[in-house]
Amino acid sequence: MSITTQQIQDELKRIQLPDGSDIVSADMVRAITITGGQVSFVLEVPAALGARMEPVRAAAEKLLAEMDGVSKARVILTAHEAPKAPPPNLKVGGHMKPQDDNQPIAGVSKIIAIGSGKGGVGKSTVSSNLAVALAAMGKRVGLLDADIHGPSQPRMMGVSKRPASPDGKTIIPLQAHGVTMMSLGLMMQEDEAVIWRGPMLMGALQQMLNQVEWGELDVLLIDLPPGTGDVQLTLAQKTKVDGAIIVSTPQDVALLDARKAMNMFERVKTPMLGMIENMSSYHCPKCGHEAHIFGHGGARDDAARLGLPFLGEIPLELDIRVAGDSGTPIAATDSAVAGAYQEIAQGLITAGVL
Ligand SMILES: Nc1ncnc2c1ncn2[C@@H]1O[C@H](COP(=O)(O)OP(=O)(O)OP(=O)(O)O)[C@@H](O)[C@H]1O
Repeated sequence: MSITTQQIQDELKRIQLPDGSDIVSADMVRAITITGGQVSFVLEVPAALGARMEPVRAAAEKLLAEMDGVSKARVILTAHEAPKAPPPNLKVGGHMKPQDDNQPIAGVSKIIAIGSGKGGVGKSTVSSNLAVALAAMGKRVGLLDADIHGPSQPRMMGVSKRPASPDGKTIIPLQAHGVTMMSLGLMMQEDEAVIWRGPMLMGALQQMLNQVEWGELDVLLIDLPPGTGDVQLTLAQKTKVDGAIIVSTPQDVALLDARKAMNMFERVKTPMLGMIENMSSYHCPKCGHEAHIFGHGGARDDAARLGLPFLGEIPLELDIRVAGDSGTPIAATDSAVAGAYQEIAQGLITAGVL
């Protein structure tokens, strides 16, 4: 009668280890092979034990060789390094992973996208200041800079540290002015040009949404790139966006583009929360005269025409630009101009949006 694997295992249980266990229960016996009366197996031990296990190997080989029905026994000792933790995978720009549509982000109560039809109208400035103003009012606020082609939130929020990824999978966002923030700008070298094609870009956005440990947030504000491109569509398709805010200057051309952006949000069924008019008026610091460099009231009129809430207006002020450039949004200071952002933040809370 030929010998069985079970019999060999039972016999090997007699080989004790210093900690009182045996080589079978310690899961060191691999690849038992029986060919006629010839028996072999691999004794796999932790690297730290290494050569010190040679007497154990020899004892196992002798034990097997003495079994009835065994003509020859061979035990091979191998020592394996425990696999090291994978290096942090902070590389961004992979392709999109398949995902069910309209996934909420765990722990995040509301997601609000801030967009504009036209570039340079102050959407990022509004996003950072609104985030800071809401945080100062006790809300737990996240800010995601999804302006992939020109991420400006690191500069505006005054952060430059590369986010950590202790497990190589999740990304720990940074904290600035009471806001939890993340930007693609933090994942790239400064001055690095981003010339990603659509799918890579969308993969990066998906990573920002799903791999970042946002924690418990009352609201995540997403600073979108200008226009109505892939990022906006992907965002609407892949995440449950609760609403969109459009920033525009009062100028006709900016408003035309803002309307296009609104149409796009409508098409992807993202509710419009309202419009903000930026660079609405200019007070001459010398004589106090109020000028309307880009016109005035255009966004308010547009909002009324479209039946949308008008969320507020922000003046054109040198201090706003200087504060943004210095990494401390003006809403984080006691400047009188901060009040314009606080009013908008309060309006969102009063309206029950947040
Ligand atoms: N109300 C304001 N008063 C003065 N300067 C402002 C105001 N709003 C924005 N700015 C300045 O205008 C410039 C463009 O603003 P911002 O980067 O916020 O615009 P954006 O719409 O996000 O631009 P982009 O299209 O590049 O994403 C910045 O230098 C900013 O500091």
